[in-house]
Amino acid sequence: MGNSGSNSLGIPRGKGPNQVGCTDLMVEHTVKGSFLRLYYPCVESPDAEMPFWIPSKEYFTGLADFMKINRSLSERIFTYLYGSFKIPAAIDAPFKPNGKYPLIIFSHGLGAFRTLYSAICSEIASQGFVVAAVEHRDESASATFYFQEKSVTEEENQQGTYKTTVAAESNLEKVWMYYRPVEPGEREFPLRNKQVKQRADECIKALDILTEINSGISVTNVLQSRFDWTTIENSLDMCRTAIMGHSFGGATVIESLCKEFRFKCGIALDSWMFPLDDEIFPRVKQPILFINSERFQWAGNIIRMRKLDSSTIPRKMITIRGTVHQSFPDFTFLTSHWIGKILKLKGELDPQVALDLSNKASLAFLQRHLSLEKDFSQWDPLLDGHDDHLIPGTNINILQSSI
Ligand SMILES: CCN(CC)CCN(C[C@]12C[C@](c3ccc(C(F)(F)F)cc3)(C1)C2)C(=O)Cn1c(SCc2ccc(F)cc2)nc(=O)c2c1C=CC2
Repeated sequence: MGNSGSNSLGIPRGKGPNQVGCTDLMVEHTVKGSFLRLYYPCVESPDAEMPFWIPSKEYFTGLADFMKINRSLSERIFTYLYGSFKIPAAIDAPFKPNGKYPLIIFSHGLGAFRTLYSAICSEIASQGFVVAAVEHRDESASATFYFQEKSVTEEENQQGTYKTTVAAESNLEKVWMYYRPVEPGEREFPLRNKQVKQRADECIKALDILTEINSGISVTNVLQSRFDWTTIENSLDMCRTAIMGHSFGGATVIESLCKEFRFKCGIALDSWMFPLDDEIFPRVKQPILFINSERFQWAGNIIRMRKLDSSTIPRKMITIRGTVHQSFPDFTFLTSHWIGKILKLKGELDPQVALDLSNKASLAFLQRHLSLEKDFSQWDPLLDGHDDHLIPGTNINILQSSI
């Protein structure tokens, strides 16, 4: 792929001591089921293949819808620009049993989907976590898919005679769900509020399914995958679970913390607070870390984050100088400098430096609030904004500016 000057483009590997594997899980084939990509510490597998960053072309189709650009033209452009990038993880590699790993549920942003934050997810996994990046079916993802039974009549037509299906899965057909824009004249809040509630339910459902797998209950993975899910039995520390998300996924973090006390803390990356009801803020009891970009925030959004300020519950906010909203998803690593700047996919700050700061602050916060015995506390100063590229709190002055 095209090089941006010295270093070629690509999603950086995790820096931690563990090699990272990844595998997809869909439990219950319907739209109400759970769909996630698991990033996990894996057995060293040097010759394992890495999955494509964009799993199917339908995701480019959905991205075009989201970006309001022509489907066929952009499918070709996206395929040319991004079609061959891989995720830095070994597909279906054997899980590395090593005591109990803490679990992170990750929620993607508006118009994104489960694979677009693999730099963050694989870094966290490489540091000794299991990370489940859910794919939401609330029509906020650019695209997602599920299955439904083929109608019997269709089957009869095809085979002439009615075939009793032995394996239920054999008569399933894949159905694609694309991004649903706000219709002209439609009020955005009711839609986004309904979606954030569904998103939280989907994160909790993923937690439930992983809890079942951890306790030895066997679940059927609708997707054909070689990964042996029984190998993670008793390897998740279900007392050390947290939730992370970007933008709309940040609002999903707040909603999920409010609904589910099993999430011990939350990390909201450039959170978009608009979809949340005002009345939930006093009901969130867990620690929260807000990591903001310099350019995405505005007074109204910061004011809503500040409603979560507390003298008793640990609440932290830092802003990374020279970053933009897209400094968190993987695109920031995959677009050359100038295109990235023009499309606002890159800020002034080197994407690797920006993500290192975000990940290290996240790890320090997780160590503190999941009481981990790691050395992540070395990055505690970042939580107070002690770094040349960090601002403690926010750069948005909410006193003078109008709300
Ligand atoms: C005109 C469209 N209009 C839709 C409502 C606004 C579109 N928009 C700004 C964009 C996403 C952008 C983007 C992507 C990808 C390329 C590419 F060329 F690299 F593919 C370029 C340009 C277009 C920057 C945002 O929505 C920002 N945003 C996001 S962006 C999450 C995302 C989505 C797709 C990705 F591929 C990567 C990341 N997640 C949120 O939760 C929220 C917001 C705003 C409020 C809440």
